[in-house]
Amino acid sequence: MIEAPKRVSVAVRVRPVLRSGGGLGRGGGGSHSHQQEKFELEATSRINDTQIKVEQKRQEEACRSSVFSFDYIFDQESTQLEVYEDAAVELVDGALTGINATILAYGQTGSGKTHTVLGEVKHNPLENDLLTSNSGLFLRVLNDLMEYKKRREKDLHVIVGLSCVEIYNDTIRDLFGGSPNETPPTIKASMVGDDVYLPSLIIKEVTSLSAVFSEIQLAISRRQSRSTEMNAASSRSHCLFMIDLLQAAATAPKPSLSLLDTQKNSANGDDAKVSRTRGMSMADTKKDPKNRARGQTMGPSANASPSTPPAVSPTTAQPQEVAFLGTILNVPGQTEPVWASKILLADLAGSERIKNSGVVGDGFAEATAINSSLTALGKVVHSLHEGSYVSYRSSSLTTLLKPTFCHPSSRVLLLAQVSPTQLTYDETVNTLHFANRVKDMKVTTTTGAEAEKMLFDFIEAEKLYDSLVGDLRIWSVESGCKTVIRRQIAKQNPSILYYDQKARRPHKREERRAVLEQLGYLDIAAAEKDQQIIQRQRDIEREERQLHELHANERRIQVAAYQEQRGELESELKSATGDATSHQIKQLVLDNSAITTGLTVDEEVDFALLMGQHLDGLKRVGALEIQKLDAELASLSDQAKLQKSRSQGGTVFSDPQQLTDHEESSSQGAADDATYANACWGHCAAKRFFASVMELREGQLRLNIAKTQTTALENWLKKKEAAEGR
Ligand SMILES: Nc1ncnc2c1ncn2[C@@H]1O[C@H](COP(=O)(O)OP(=O)(O)OP(=O)(O)O)[C@@H](O)[C@H]1O
Repeated sequence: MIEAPKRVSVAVRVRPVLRSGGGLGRGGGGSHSHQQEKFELEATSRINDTQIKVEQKRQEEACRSSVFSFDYIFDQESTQLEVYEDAAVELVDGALTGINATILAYGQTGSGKTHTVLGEVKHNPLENDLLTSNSGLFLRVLNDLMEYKKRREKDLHVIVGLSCVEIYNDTIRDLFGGSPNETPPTIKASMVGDDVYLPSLIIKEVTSLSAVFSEIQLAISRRQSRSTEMNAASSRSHCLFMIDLLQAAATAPKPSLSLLDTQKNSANGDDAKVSRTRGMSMADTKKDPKNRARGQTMGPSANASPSTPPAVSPTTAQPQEVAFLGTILNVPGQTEPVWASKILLADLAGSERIKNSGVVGDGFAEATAINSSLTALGKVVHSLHEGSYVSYRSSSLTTLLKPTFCHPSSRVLLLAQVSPTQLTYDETVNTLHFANRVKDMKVTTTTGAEAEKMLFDFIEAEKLYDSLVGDLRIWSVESGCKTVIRRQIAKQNPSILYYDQKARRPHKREERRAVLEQLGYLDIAAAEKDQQIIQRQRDIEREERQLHELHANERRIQVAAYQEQRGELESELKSATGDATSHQIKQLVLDNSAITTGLTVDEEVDFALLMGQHLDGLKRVGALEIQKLDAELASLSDQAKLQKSRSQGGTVFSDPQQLTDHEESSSQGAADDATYANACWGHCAAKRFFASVMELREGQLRLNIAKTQTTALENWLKKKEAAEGR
């Protein structure tokens, strides 16, 4: 699966120490700060291709160090070509397939931003070439685009438009506009959704590098610069080089840069002749990798589908066809579309401590404007990093960079430029922290145009709400007035049927009735009432019929139930008569058994009496036994005491009485023994007594049963005698 390119990449470039006191081109002799650098220790060191270490080594301060990771690290040895090929070429390739590219050079003043973006912009007489080893990204991009244009001229129209603006003290100036000796003219930017238009911007067509070279040199020379303590030729404005790319099949008419003007017109609300659509966004291609892969495997073809322009990498010259992600312009009367995309190179003015740069007067105002616009940029980046609402309108710089951050199909390369020595340690760390935030920022439209649109919609909704509330108030006042007017008319003209609260009062009733009669409403009401009465009568008759039917049904059910009961009783009677004989036999058996039971009852009575006598006897025997046992226990106790005293070798008592006396006087043990023995005997006697009681109770129960049975027998005999007598 082919991965979508990274939306935001960050490269850090460390400027070399300027030992000779000045750099290339501008500024000649070098600034005070650059002079000092020669005697300073270095603060940065490249760890590998993606990591850089920043270290503070000052004698009086504790050593501090931090390591930062980015996509590319270019150290003091890195060449302009390396920077371009490693970090920028893929953005140029992307732009040919519609992915708008922005390269931002950011960093402290004097850190090498202009060197990286522009570098040397002068003719190389030795090689008869406009590019030198010190040429910056801008010329290299243009040069590659020209090569691409040349290579594809057979099957593709490639139009390159160039415009150049500076933002000086928050005003936008067209560096191609006006006469060379005058201050560049100011232009206004208008923001439409995520797009920003510069209506009167001059766009020059670049047919070859040499054709525009002198104009570029002129534009660069018009840029505001000033010598400061930090940089002998410090840029005092942000400079933006905008490259517009239009591509169309060679079979189609050559597209004109005026198509971009049409876009501006459409932004102004005029009738747009050229309609604009967008190719798939990067997010779309992510969702549909098949689509993207398919495009890449196809070779270059002039008959490519409207969203797949043939593209050739400007550096590798390898043909590849990819889905076009940028703006597609559909020109009326032309079947082939025009593919439009953009590359923006921004050489930002450097952040600086006004105290260090030693600027005063105009220089002071410039420095303040630069710092505040960079602060605005920082806020945008912070908001994008946090995913919160982004305010692009706070400065001209952020306004112009809005499409860069908002468009879903755009790529950003931040070139964080840093100076190498301890002198600028704090600024270097600040720049790297800013770059870190850029690295992690969320470039989405939701935080850009959509958020603004939401805000706009909210304000509109509030306005609508206010106007509706206003309308409602007016209506309520008006309707109140109308009510009063109607009342007055009704008073004046009683023939108008008008419902009035006052009409309900008694003295108005007759009046109202007369009106109703006059209008024939009463007759209608009477006829309606008659109708209702007839209907009501019909309803009542229907209900009566239903009730009657219901009663008849119930009666039928009751008769059927009665007949069923009767049949059951008759069959029962029949079976009872049939079984009469067997019933008499059974009765006789029962009588016999009752007699037998009666005889047993007599015996039971005798038995119960006998049992009572037996129990009395048992009680007597028990009492005698208790006496006997008491005597035995006393003698045994005496013998035991004697035995014990002998075995312990104590005083020998021949008489038990003597021993008893002795023990009563000397010890309590014998008394305890006696108590225990008594308790044991009591327990046994009680047990026996309760057993006797239980037997007695059993006898009593039997006696009661016998009595009951006797009574029953007597009753039965009486009945029998009565029956026999009858
Ligand atoms: N990689 C480099 N190799 C050689 N010289 C360099 C390099 N980078 C910067 N310089 C030199 O350092 C000096 C300062 O660089 P430059 O003007 O580009 O800084 P800047 O960041 O654009 O500053 P300002 O923000 O003040 O415009 C210049 O003389 C430049 O030629």
